[in-house]
Amino acid sequence: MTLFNELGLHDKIIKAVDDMGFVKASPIQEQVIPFAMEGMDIIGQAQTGTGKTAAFGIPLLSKIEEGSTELQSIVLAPTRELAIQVSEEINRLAKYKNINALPVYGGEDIMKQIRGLKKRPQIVVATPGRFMDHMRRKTIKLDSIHTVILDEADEMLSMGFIEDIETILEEVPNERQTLLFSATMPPRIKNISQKFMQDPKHIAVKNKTMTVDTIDQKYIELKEKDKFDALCRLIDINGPELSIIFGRTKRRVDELSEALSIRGYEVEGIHGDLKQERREKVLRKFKRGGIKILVATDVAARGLDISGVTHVFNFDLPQDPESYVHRIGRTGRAGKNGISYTFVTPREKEHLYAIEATTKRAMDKVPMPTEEQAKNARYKQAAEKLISISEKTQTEDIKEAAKLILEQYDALDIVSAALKMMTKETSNAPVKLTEEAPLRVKKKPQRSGYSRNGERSRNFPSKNRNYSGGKGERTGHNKNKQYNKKKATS
Ligand SMILES: Nc1ncnc2c1ncn2[C@@H]1O[C@H](COP(=O)(O)OP(=O)(O)OP(=O)(O)O)[C@@H](O)[C@H]1O
Ligand SMILES: [Mg+2]
Repeated sequence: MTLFNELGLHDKIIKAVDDMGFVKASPIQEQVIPFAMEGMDIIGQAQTGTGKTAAFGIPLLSKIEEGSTELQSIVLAPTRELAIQVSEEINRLAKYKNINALPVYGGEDIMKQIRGLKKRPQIVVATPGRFMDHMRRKTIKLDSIHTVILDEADEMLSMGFIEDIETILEEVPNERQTLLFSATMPPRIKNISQKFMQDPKHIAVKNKTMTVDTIDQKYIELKEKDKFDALCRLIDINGPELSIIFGRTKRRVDELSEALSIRGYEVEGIHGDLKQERREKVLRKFKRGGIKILVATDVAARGLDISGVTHVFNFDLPQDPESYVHRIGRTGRAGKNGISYTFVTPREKEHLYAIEATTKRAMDKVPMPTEEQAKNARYKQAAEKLISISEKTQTEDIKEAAKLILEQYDALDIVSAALKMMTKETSNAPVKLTEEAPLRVKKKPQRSGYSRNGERSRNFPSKNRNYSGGKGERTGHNKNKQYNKKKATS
């Protein structure tokens, strides 16, 4: 356990970190920061939501010359939203330093970006395609770059940015430090690192599982046609603060968000075909709680750090186990608890096994929720709302009006009516969801030494077994809590 003031950081950074509410360095931070400050190339791997951004952001800021007018570093990220988020986090860390990070991404007016670049930021956080654009236009100067960071490198590769990244890495000065980060590291990352990094130090935070323990991972086996009802019921029963639902395709995301709004949920969809402005607007709305449910494709949610996401629903299984890790990693971040539900159709069971084999964690099978349970949950929420209103002092005139009603009508009838009014309207309005074909099995997943018949024969730790006290006591044993944010004081 390391405190930030034990890492030899500049006072201004320690102060900024403190303002952000960080007390202790997370494991990836305490391992990466000292080596990165020595100037070494690093491949950093740690579970989702464990602070990889600050793990590269802090040493980066320690190296940037304050007040300089030269571009000294580029951070490459796979999506536009991530570029914005990472540059915001770097700017927060740079609060007391005269250093600026500028996000530069596709879909935003290039002239606006050129104006931003003229203000001479020392750090640019970019998507590869747009960075290439600026390189060609010579609106970005590369000669003073001494640090390159690749965030979510594996996603950039699978999105087909490999050539862009290679070109960028060939053009920036050779005398540089290169840092590469992700929660998952498929073997193809090796090629990039061998070609473009110098004797990189591989820092992987060792964990038994690839997913954090703070996420309660469940799955439901159901038919394709039952998925939508199951989803609505789960939302009603769980009452998530904020939740993200993942669909496999853009069409799926559109149809699902439309269907959910028909059923009375406040929801928006996000995927790569939407205009950039719209994507940013939807995310901002979701972040401030203006909508509670976000329906997304994998790409749209990579690396996103939104506090308050309590539930992730995998409406469709992801294409590969790595995507599963990143998807559910939108919850259970920075030591907080989260729940994920994954829908599996009978023909897709092999994919579930492949996911479990990768994460080294068995998901808990739960039954399909019933309409009865959903209804009761809706009534319970309505009753809670009603009671909380009744606990606030009511004015005399409203009490008088109530008295009059109770003199004439039966109290049970009146409370029932009030409850009915407060209960979320459900509708059976028809919704359109085009059936998704089940995922095809690419290769046989390894299942050696592990059987699904009975929990005990599994080799992977099921979440419940990690804690002797059972589910209810999990919070107290949560080892990730060690770097929890301190409570806001104001
Ligand atoms: N030392 C710390 N103490 C408390 N909170 C922290 C600490 N470091 C980072 N955080 C917070 O934890 C959250 C997750 O961090 P971050 O987004 O960097 O995770 P990540 O490891 O990059 O996850 P992903 O793999 O999903 O991209 C952020 O809100 C961040 O501000
Ligand atoms: Mg990240």
